[in-house]
Amino acid sequence: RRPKNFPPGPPILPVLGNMLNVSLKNPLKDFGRLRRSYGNIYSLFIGPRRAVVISGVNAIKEALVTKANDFSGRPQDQLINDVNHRKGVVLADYGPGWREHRRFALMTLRNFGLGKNSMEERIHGEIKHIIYTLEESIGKSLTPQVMFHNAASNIICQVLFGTRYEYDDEFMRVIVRCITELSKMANGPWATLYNSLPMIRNLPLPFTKAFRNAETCQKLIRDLVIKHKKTRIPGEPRDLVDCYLDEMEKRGNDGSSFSEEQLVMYALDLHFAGTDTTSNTLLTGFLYLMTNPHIQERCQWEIGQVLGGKDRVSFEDRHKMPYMQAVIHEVQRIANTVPLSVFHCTTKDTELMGYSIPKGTMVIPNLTSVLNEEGQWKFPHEFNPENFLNDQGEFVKPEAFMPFSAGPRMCLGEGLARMELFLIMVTLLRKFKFIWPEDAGEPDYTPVFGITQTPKPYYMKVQLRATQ
Ligand code: HEM
Repeated sequence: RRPKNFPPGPPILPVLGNMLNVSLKNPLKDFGRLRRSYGNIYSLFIGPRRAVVISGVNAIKEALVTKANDFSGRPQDQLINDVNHRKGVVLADYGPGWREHRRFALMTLRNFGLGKNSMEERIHGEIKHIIYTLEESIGKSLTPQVMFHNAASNIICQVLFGTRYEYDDEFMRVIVRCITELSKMANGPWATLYNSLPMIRNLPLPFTKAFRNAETCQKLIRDLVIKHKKTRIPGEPRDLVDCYLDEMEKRGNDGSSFSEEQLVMYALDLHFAGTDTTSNTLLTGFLYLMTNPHIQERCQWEIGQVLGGKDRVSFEDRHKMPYMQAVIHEVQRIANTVPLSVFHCTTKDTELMGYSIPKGTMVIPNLTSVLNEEGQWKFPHEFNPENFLNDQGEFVKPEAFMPFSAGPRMCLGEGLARMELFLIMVTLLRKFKFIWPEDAGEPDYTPVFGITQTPKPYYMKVQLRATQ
């Protein structure tokens, strides 16, 4: 039964709750339909578990920014928490362990951006490998999925471990396979059963594979940490793992949350959070640029005007490229790479938009509902850079641009992601023309739902541009 003054929602069935009201494979359509019936805050029962879905920029900001202290925790009783031993940062509950690790990641990312081998340098280094791959495919069709995934993974691997990997490298192959299977499992039907029925957790059911996969990844990272410990020079960190080991020494036994076991999950978390997100956004970008050649040509014209004979683009150049900026932001809006997030209410009954939310309620901000919200965008349902341009052709960012979420748990890799998207897209558009192959049929823009959404696999053709 719904508690007093709980948000409204569809009728609840015994045991199942509202599990028949939403497709577990892709709940986004059902979430949109329920919003039209019940408003910006409505409730659902996932089995016996209370959940509240929040839609629209105002309600989401109220929850994630104004009431951040109440709604920044993560549920701790899910399959994925048992798999990661409640360590890392992405799924850590709101508390000192999460805060210390978040701060440390932000600080380390900032320091690497400023150092001699700066982040920009690393990204340009990786772009060279993308260019080799594209040059080998000139005149042929290629599937860019692996290439972009690899590039994003390598950029974050350089920050974490000070190294990049070839795609067929055993280490990378195993990690990518385990993480892909884990994230599929984490929002699939077996996880829902594990989360709602504690009595089945010790049975030999398919979710046991999630534990095996996690153990495999953890072992690989543990070995890397051991290697780092053997070769590091204290006080002269090469990467985030070295910085973390320095920090552990500095802290000694101060009772802080820093430990080697934490480091293993933390590195896996940052790799996971920084790979699929960026690569799926890039994939969406090139899909839309190929199928909208007039937009691609206008980007290329602006890039030519601003860069002239300069040998390569720098992140600072973005301020002189309003159209390119608008296109990249529009790509992020339409890609909607992280469609939903999940929190839980950590304090006792909290008031939200006139409703009462009891402690322990799962809170699901529907980021999709903001990125295509009517009234917030000039063209909410189509790919159109005008969404980010004013009448003078200047770049503007509407309040509802929230692909990185909002509040204390918003994406901590936003700065890195924005730099990657800009440098990669500008460099590639300057050098190549991207063409939707004639025999590829009509493009299908419907994304595949997941923790991160991805476009359906597609082929691209590349040509060297005449000016190169
Ligand atoms: C276009 C690329 C990216 C997008 C769209 C994106 C989006 C997001 C979103 C929406 C969240 C919040 C999830 C929530 O509220 O539950 C998030 C969290 C996070 N992101 Fe990103 N992200 C991107 C790239 C990156 C990169 C490159 C990194 C690498 C450092 C990263 C690291 C993280 C981490 C660690 C969190 C968890 C923060 C916390 O819980 O305190 N992200 N991201």
